[in-house]
Amino acid sequence: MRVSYGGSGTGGLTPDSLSGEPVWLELFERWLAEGVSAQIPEPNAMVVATVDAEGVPATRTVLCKGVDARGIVFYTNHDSDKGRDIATHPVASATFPWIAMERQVHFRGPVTQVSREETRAYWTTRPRGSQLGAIASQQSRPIASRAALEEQAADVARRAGGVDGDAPIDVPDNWGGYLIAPTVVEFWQGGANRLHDRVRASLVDGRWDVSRLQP
Ligand SMILES: Cc1cc2nc3c(=O)[nH]c(=O)nc-3n(C[C@H](O)[C@H](O)[C@H](O)COP(=O)(O)O)c2cc1C
Ligand SMILES: Cc1ncc(COP(=O)(O)O)c(C=O)c1O
Repeated sequence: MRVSYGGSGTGGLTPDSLSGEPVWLELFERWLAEGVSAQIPEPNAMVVATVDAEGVPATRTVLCKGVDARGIVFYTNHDSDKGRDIATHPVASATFPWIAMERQVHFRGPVTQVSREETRAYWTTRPRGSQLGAIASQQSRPIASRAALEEQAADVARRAGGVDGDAPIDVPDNWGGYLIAPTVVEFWQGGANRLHDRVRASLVDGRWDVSRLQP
């Protein structure tokens, strides 16, 4: 298994590709939109790394559900492994592995919970079945069987008036959004002979420094 990137040249990624404030936002939004147009699977999927109390890292894929000047937002269960990690070490990294585009974007920075209003606004856009699923699942805890999980879910749905009911469902206290406010954002575009283009923006004393890194 060996794939060459970059065809006969490069994708033209240079430090000048980054502009505006914050300096990473415009190019990130453009690359994300290009991933959507190219119909790559789950273009908003990102691999998020957290660190536990012993300093051991863990990664998992989550969906990015917000991008703005503050950073990137995802939603999850606060009592999950990642939620517990963030409570102990409020930092994370996130990587968008856009392999089909020969691109990757990497974020790193402190993590905070978004406001309950922001979480509620997102929660109300989720299908009712997903809302019930979030309530039914004590994420990252063991369960005896698939049947036990489905029983748990059916019980939650029954108490909420059924999956097809129309009574609004409150967002659970242990579910919400996390914002990664990056201090580092790195763009990667595949190049020929493994001579890829890497451009890193780093927040230093409130200013974004942009530099090219060796591949
Ligand atoms: C494509 C994809 C998207 C996912 N999106 C989310 C998500 O947005 N939020 C979430 O809590 N879990 C999501 N998951 C499940 C997580 O990868 C993970 O299994 C779960 O959050 C538990 O992680 P933890 O035990 O490390 O906390 C997604 C999985 C995949 C494969
Ligand atoms: C457990 C879990 N929570 C949340 C999400 C986020 O996506 P959505 O809000 O669209 O369900 C996902 C997506 O796969 C998921 O698996």
